[in-house]
Amino acid sequence: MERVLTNLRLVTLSSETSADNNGYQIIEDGMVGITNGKIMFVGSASDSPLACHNDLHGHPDVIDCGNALVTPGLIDCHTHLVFAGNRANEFEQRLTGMPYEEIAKRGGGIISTVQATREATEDELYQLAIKRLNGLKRDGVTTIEIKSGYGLTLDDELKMLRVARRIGDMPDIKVSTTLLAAHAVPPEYKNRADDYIEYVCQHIIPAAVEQGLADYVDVFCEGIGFSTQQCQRVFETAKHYGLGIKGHTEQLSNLGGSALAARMGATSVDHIEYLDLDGVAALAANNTVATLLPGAYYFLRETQRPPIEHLRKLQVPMAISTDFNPGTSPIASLRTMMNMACTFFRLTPEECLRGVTCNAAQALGLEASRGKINVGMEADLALWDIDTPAELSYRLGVPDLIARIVDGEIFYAK
Ligand SMILES: N=CN[C@@H](CCC(=O)O)C(=O)O
Ligand SMILES: [Zn+2]
Repeated sequence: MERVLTNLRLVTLSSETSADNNGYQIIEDGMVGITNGKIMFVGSASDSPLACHNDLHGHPDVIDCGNALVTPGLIDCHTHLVFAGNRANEFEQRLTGMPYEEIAKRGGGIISTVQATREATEDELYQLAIKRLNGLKRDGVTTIEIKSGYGLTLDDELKMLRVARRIGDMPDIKVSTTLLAAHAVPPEYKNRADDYIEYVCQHIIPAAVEQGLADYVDVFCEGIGFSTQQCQRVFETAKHYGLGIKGHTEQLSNLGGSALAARMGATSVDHIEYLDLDGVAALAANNTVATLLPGAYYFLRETQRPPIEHLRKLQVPMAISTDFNPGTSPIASLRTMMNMACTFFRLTPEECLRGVTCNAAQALGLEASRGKINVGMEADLALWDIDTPAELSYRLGVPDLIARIVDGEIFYAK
């Protein structure tokens, strides 16, 4: 083994959720062996073949982690990290009583960020995104998903995705990219949403595929976004090109977008405050992850909560994400989202931890390689100076992270 981490308290998340929601099953005096960026051994030191042969002390890459608590590296499975400008002015407008939908109808909202993003260069977008990313890294994030959706032309959508791919070239973060050209009707297509959807399907999706820029295709299925029929057309095209699908669905109203997406094979549906029981059943039947975005719920002062009890009852996996974006969730902290998921949605801290690790990995189709600490998986870990895993959801603003490990390489918290 190239690298051995010792003196760990391991939270592998290998077991399924326990009935009493206290199923962390911490391995004390744990050890992780890593070769070629993959986990080759995980368990207690006394079970390690290396420990019994007493080789550890002479091994050059043995790192004593000082009894740190270790979780899988956190995964932020829904972000709009790449954009220019900000919408502090709309924040002020909303505080005087103007609703989010009304601002969007008047040409603000997503479209105002589209204008700023179109004007920005790739380098500018990259620098802006890196600053936001640093906030996420401080919370132990090792994988993020990044969406386009503020370009809404072929060139500008691809520009955003190139920036996302470039971020993924950094050694300490992994990026999954999602084409969200069906985020809003751009001004050039005002009152011609169907024509815009054809442009997305005939030009933008094929170009993104040809240039290898997108892993997923997403839509905003909503009154101020696109209809279920329009979303279905986008999903069919994405699937035709071999891309995964996911949706912004049931955020502000119940159009049935989640059930549609699930039946068409979406790995996740996201927001889902207005999801009904048929929708929950569709997620369960198709093993689709329900991604909760408590930051947007909080920032828009929503009162409709996602149907958590029904999701639990039908064992729908729940993920939690920042949804980092300038309009509804300008909060670059996944641990804050865990805290909000507990306080607003009554998730348990264990559900939250699974929501930002194994279930978030599933939302990105990465459950075989990330989100748990298992032999054969990628060695992406977070080392914490905390006593219990529940503290990750409980405490805000204290720099508890010691280091992140990405593909076996260690990056100490700054
Ligand atoms: N709901 C649609 N899209 C984003 C918000 C985008 C914006 O307002 O800029 C979201 O996930 O909340
Ligand atoms: Zn979003």
